[in-house]
Amino acid sequence: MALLTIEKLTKRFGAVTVLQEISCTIAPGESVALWGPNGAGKTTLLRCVLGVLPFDGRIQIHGLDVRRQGKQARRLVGFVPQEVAFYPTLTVRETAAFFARLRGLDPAEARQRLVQVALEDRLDQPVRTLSGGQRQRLALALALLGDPPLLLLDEPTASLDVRSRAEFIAHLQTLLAQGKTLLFSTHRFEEVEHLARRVLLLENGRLEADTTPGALARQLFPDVTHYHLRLHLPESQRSSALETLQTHGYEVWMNGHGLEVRVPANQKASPLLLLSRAGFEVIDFELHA
Ligand SMILES: Nc1ncnc2c1ncn2[C@@H]1O[C@H](COP(=O)(O)OP(=O)(O)OP(=O)(O)O)[C@@H](O)[C@H]1O
Repeated sequence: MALLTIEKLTKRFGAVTVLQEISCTIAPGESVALWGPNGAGKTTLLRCVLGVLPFDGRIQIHGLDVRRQGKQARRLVGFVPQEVAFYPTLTVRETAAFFARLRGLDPAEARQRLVQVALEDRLDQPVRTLSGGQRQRLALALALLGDPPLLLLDEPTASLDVRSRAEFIAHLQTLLAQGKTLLFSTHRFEEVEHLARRVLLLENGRLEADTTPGALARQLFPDVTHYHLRLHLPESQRSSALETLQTHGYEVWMNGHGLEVRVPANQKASPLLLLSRAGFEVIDFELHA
């Protein structure tokens, strides 16, 4: 059974139609990105699924109708907004216990969720002293209260720096591996690349495409003619591998773990083949645009 079913979802604010007849299903364990320009309707769609906005059409979470069985349906959903307003003087522990009580859950569960997002060494710190990344992890811990199978996230790393973003994405990857289902809006392709298996393209309130991260990349970066191929080789082989590649006309340089080679988009595997034919041991490789 689908975890989330959206049928002909239409949302109007007064005379303005913001979402038009959106239909899709999301299976348990899927990770789906909502992609689209500002004002496309991503946040509105998430708020309809949460049942906090009236709408036309039907939304079901695990068979529960969001409108008619809202309370039960919402127990299956955790929500991470772009930025959460916390009580600044409460500690991390008090905040989580407060939200657990609000949801009628055992406050003891709060600690478990804080451990899950690696905040166990911040328990007695007032929320106002947390970094942006720690605050967002606290928001994630609150969304995990009650252990809901579906997580909705609205541009979850929009306000974070590069490092906190990577940490947050890693936590979401762990949750995915544990079987959670994710539906998140984003403007960052790296989030799509690292987290999503599927992308819903929204434009002017319409579902323009139900596609893949790879297809989105080709649409976003049609002009990429070269990639960087990072090759991991035993240290003892790096210099001679570099020479071999240079001899064959490649632009190549050393990096921390091996070599980096500039390759044409239609010959990405050529340096790998060349090195392996020449007897080098390529341990691993990564490809970057
Ligand atoms: N409460 C509201 N009343 C009237 N119009 C609204 C309301 N909330 C959203 N809208 C309008 O609905 C449209 C979609 O907004 P929404 O926030 O869902 O877009 P979005 O795709 O999330 O955009 P962004 O990427 O900028 O967050 C916008 O034109 C917005 O102005």
